[in-house]
Amino acid sequence: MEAMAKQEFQTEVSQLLQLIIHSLYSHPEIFLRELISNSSDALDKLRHLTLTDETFKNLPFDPRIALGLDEEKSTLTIGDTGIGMNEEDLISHLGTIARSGTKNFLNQLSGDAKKDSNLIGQFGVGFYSAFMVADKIEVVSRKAGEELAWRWTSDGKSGFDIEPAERDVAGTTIILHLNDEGKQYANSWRLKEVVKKYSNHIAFPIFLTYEKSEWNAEEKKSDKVLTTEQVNAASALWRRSKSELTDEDYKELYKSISGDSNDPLFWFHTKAEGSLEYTTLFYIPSKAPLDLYQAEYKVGVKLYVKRVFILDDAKELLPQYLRFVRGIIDSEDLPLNVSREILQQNKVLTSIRTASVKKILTELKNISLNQPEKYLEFIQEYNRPLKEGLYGDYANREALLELIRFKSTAVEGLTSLADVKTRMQGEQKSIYYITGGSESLLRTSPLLEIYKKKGLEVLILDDEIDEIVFSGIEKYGEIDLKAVNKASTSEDLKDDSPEAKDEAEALKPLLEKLKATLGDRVKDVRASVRLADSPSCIVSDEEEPSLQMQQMLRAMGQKEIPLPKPTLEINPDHEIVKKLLARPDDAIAQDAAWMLFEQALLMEGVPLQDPAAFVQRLNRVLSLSV
Ligand SMILES: Nc1ncnc2c1ncn2[C@@H]1O[C@H](COP(=O)(O)OP(=O)(O)OP(=O)(O)O)[C@@H](O)[C@H]1O
Repeated sequence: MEAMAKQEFQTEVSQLLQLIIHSLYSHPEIFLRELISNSSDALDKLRHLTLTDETFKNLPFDPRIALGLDEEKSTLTIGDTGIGMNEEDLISHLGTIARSGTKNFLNQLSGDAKKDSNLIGQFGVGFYSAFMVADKIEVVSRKAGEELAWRWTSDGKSGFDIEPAERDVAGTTIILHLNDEGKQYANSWRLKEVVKKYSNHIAFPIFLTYEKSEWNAEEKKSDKVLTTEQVNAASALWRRSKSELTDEDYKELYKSISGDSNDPLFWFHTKAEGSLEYTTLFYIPSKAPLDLYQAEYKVGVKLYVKRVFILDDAKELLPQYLRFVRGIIDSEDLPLNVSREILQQNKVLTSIRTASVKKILTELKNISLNQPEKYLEFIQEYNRPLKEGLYGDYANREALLELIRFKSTAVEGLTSLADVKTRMQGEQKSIYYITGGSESLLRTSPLLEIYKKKGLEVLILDDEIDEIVFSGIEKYGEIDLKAVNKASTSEDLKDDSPEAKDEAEALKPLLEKLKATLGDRVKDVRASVRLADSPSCIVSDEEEPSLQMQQMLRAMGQKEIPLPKPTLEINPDHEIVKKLLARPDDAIAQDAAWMLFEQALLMEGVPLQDPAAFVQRLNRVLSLSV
């Protein structure tokens, strides 16, 4: 006998195995979906090679997945005629965790079995889930184009053994020695049920071989007859017409391609026939994928050419902001051997992509109009990626602006720009918004006072990307979009009457005094038209980032950039300002000047440069009034 080579699992593998066994025990049946999907991937890979690579062209290719059941021995085998694995592949694919996704999986595990079992498919810990139902697993595999086969054996505890083996054709056979938990799958009825549930639309036929009891009428007893049946539909379901498909069909396919066990929110199925022929089926998951905000997110759209799987990790299939979309693009016009490099500038794919984005955005718009409550569920998960689209997808800006929802001073919950437009006052020139800070900070900002007083709506943009995104968006249709913390926005509110002019003249000496006191900490000191109850506020110039944005840039390491100074605005009608106007330029007036500035900074959520000096001033002023 050949000596077996005993190898240890990478530490993470052992850790993962333990976690899987303990946290996913409530859904052990998913092991079968995972193994079948691995077989299907292996068949896709081999089919691709036989079509595109000269050395594999003449290889016989009989794609199938075979399940074999031995009830007596309590073993279940899952075999495929796919690409197979050689010794090195077995060690690296089944003995280590090479993929960063799996490490993420480990970090995300919560111990809540239901939640964790939803994670498993997203992070590709698939194979190991079989240890939930087996106390020993053998994998016999032969790689396409190679002569030798190998047997990998493990009890899922410490490590695995590898030894030479035999296999007639390329492919992989996985033999599960079922444990107590797994015994329920040593039953043909149960197996068929699980295959139908998860793997019905796998593009390859899945056969089940088992001993069927058949009634022997002559001898009046039941015989065991070895039977092989196809147990899945094996159709590329997306190629059928919509009228043939039920909601259940769509949901099943979604679950099998996404690894998500929840139903999708909606799906959009399109067949294009004309200069280009293709089918797309896109799904919106009901919950945002966990890696939505990770640079290394997993692509959710698979590319097929004439029903042949090509790849599922091409980030160019849809724009990045639609990375939460799951589904399939199946083209008749692309070459089968389309390479990744070609994909990037391929005209066919560019057209499909452009049309797909339009389709998705149009369908979302329809849902927003016809099923507003359902749309809200969508927005709760995906408002932010849509905003990213505003930044990157210039061509669809108008459509995206219609889809995004906003918090507002006028209504509870979220609102659309179309609704804001209907609420505009007769003389209102622009739609206003405020950015930079938490919702509560923004809602209490002195900058909103005049808008409140005049009954004008202001949108509360409290998402950290809002300022970057919306500073680039100047209009909604014909209407200007304006940030209330920009200096020029108050032009809209200006009072041009002669009385107002006189008042401004009278304020000039005070403004100059303040400017002299604050020196180079401010760019300018002006009379404000936007304040009602507060004595002062901070505004920024049109082209300059707001104070919060400057803080963010600094936090991101942009320390050298000279930061623009803020402009201080004071409220001419406020009691403190009026008193200051009448006051000689003494020490208290100086303290007051600083405190007008510092309180405006604090209201913006900007920390003070010299808190000690602030407290001394405060105490001097306090001692006069107590
Ligand atoms: N039947 C098979 N034929 C060929 N290779 C296989 C087979 N099963 C597993 N493998 C190899 O082992 C690797 C690990 O499989 P595993 O199920 O753990 O994760 P995965 O399939 O890569 O991830 P995911 O479940 O997210 O698709 C696969 O990527 C593949 O390379």
